[in-house]
Amino acid sequence: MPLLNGNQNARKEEDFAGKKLKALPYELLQRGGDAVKVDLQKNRLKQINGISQLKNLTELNLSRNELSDFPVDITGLYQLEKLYINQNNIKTIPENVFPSLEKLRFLKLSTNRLEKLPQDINRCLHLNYLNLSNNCLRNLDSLVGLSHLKELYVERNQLAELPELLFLNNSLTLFKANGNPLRKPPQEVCAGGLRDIQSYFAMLEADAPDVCTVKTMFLGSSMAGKSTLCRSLKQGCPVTVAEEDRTVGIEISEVGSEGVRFFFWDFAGQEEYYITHHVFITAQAFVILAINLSSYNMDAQSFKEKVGFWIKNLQLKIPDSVVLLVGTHIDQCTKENEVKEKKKHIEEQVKEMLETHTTNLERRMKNFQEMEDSSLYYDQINQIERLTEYKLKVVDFIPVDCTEQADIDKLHSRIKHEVLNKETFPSIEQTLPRCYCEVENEIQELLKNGDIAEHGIVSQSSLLYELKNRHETLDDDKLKLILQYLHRIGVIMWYKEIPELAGSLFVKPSFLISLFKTIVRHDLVQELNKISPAQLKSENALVIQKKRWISDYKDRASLNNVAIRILVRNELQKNNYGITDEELIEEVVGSKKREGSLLSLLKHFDVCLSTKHNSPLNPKANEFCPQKNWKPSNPIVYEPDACLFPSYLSDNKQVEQKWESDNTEDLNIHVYFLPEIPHGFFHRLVIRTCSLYSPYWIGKDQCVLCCGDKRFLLREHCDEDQFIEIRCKESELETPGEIQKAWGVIREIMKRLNTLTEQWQGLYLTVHSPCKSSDCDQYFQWNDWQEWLEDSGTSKFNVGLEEKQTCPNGHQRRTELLFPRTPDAST
Ligand SMILES: Nc1nc2c(ncn2[C@@H]2O[C@H](COP(=O)(O)OP(=O)(O)OP(=O)(O)O)[C@@H](O)[C@H]2O)c(=O)[nH]1
Repeated sequence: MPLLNGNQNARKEEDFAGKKLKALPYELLQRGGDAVKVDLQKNRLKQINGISQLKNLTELNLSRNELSDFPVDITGLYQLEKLYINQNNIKTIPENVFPSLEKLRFLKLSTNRLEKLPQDINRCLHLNYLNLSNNCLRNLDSLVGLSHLKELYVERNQLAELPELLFLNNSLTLFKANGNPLRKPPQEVCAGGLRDIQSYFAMLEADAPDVCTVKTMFLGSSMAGKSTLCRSLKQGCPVTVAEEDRTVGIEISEVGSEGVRFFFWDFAGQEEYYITHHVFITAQAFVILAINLSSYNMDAQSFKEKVGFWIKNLQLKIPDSVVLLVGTHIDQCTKENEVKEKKKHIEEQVKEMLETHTTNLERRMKNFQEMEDSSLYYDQINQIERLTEYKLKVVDFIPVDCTEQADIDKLHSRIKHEVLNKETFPSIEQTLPRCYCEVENEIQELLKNGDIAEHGIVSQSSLLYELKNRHETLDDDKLKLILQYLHRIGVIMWYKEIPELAGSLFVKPSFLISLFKTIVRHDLVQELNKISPAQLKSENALVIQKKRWISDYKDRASLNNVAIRILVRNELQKNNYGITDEELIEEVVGSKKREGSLLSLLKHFDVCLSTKHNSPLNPKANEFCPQKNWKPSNPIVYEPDACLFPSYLSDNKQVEQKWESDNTEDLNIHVYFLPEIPHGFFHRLVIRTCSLYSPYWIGKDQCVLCCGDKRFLLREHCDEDQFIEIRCKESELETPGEIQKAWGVIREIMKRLNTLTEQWQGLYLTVHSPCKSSDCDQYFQWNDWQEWLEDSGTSKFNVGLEEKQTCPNGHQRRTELLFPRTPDAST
């Protein structure tokens, strides 16, 4: 589809964007000193000879071209204030370019191949915006001295250290450095933003020690031997784990070994728990994937369940993770060569899986590159290219008998060897101010001495008070920054962004996780059955209600809030915690009027949503109106009394009833996922969307939600091509205004989809609108849907002014039935 300019009328500049140019056009050069702004983006320029004739140029856009050398002709543009030269292939910039660009304020150099910056870039004294993201930079020293720099982006480079002097510069207001192997300051400090970095450097002593910390995650299916491995490595000798002592949820423990601190995270293998795993599976970790070799059959199904599923998840979530395969139970593999053959089978399958992943990405990229108007797909090509650069590393396969000391020792030294390999883990050593470690130790002391209760829930104010008493030099602000750092490395949990939880810290994360497991578990029906009459009475509930809770849970995956309160209260009062503090119990479990912290957390992590069952369509419900402030439906009006866990649903009956049937004229877009839709993604999207729109009906892989009297459908397709479909019933859209509003709702859904996607680094999306003529399998590709989501009314979309669109088979439809119109085009 051609790229159209959505609001050309407002532009006075020379617009040569997207014209497949290989050289500067004669008509542009003729303009000489008259040209002030020139837009040459999305062309095929390899050089720009003659540009210096445009002496009065103040703004030049050369992004998305094919420049591999920095065009030195630019040095003649003395009036230049804004330069976009991002998304090219530039490897180096020579010295003496920047000193002549005295007026340059804005420089976008992102997505190039720069390994080094010229020393004299700091002579560009008026520079206040600099974007260097997506390059290969290892050093930023030459930026020191840019005294007007306000915004600096250096995401996804090869930076290990940031220059301290850069942060003494008070002009900086925005700094982003995600995706670098940083050790000084560590990434978890940078994630907090500029203030955290400045404080970090202010506290850093000249002789601050390096600390080595590794999060080690034990993953694998149920009964693979994860807990056995984890506990045996921790104790240094074989430990047997009784079957009834299975991991429920996640267990965390800390192990120190010759200068390296390991945090072992043992994830339960049963499917019920996967929905909480995503919260704790984080980047920069070492993954031990346990595979029970004795129950491994050398077939596709067995590989998929025990190995493939986990590798795929990691590829999507942390595509550059480091994985060690550990085959357990070899003592039970009694056939000759059994271990050898199974090991070979798994290794071959893994190799094939990784290769197929790369080939698929490359094929998709080639498709775009070979398209006639490939420059329109620059973003797509770039994003896929970025994905191909991620390499999930499977370092080895080690068969072990977990009951043998020699095997545990062998595994231990292999892990250590791998972790200390600088190439595999470039940022394992981190430089930290002493007080960071001291505060962490002091929290452990407070727990040990009983100054913090055993469950580890402590109010922010009392923790700060205790820490300040021990650390006179640290004020509240500094302490909070350190606590946030400890939260990011997983040592404590502090969900500052959830209003109900901001005042409490969980300094014993395993306690919090054990609370999760009271609700998210494989044997929940048994647990509900065990609720005693006395427990029912304490909540003024009747035995008949208990029966309904069980049937609601089984049939509709919704768990009554009263039942949740009883289960969690029971867990808290059990011997291992023995909590009798009513105030604390209420804080965790909530009351009829107030939601407890546990539910807030489960919702925050998209595990469940508040529910209200069987509501009719409600034309008076809050309706989304574009251009107006969007107010979500007020939960109080709907009095939710239960929590719905969409991932436990097994059919779509209700949804199908409410939606009735598809109509080819429905507004309909398809969001394609490459390589595939991550496990649990659809339900999390549904949770995020339905908490905004009421009423809704949710099924296994479909969901209907209503905005006013209009129905919208979300449907997951997990066949060969995996996509999520978003539809709005055509019969409910009578006027152009209603169509516009429907796109507004779709935009809200897509925004949620897009932000959710950010949690999976290895994902790539494309959006299509299928042709509406029956029997036509063509579609309209939508390239700049992301710009539409971010749009504040000014950017240009490829779906602007044309009244009609024509599919490759010649079918025509009005544009607004296929894509949203740009705001100014519809008025
Ligand atoms: N004989 C033998 N038994 C093992 C070996 N590894 C683990 N086991 C036993 O296998 C059973 C399951 O091991 P776990 O460590 O609980 O398995 P898991 O992967 O943590 O299981 P979930 O908690 O369900 O996710 C336990 O009874 C272990 O003692 C091994 O190498 N040989």
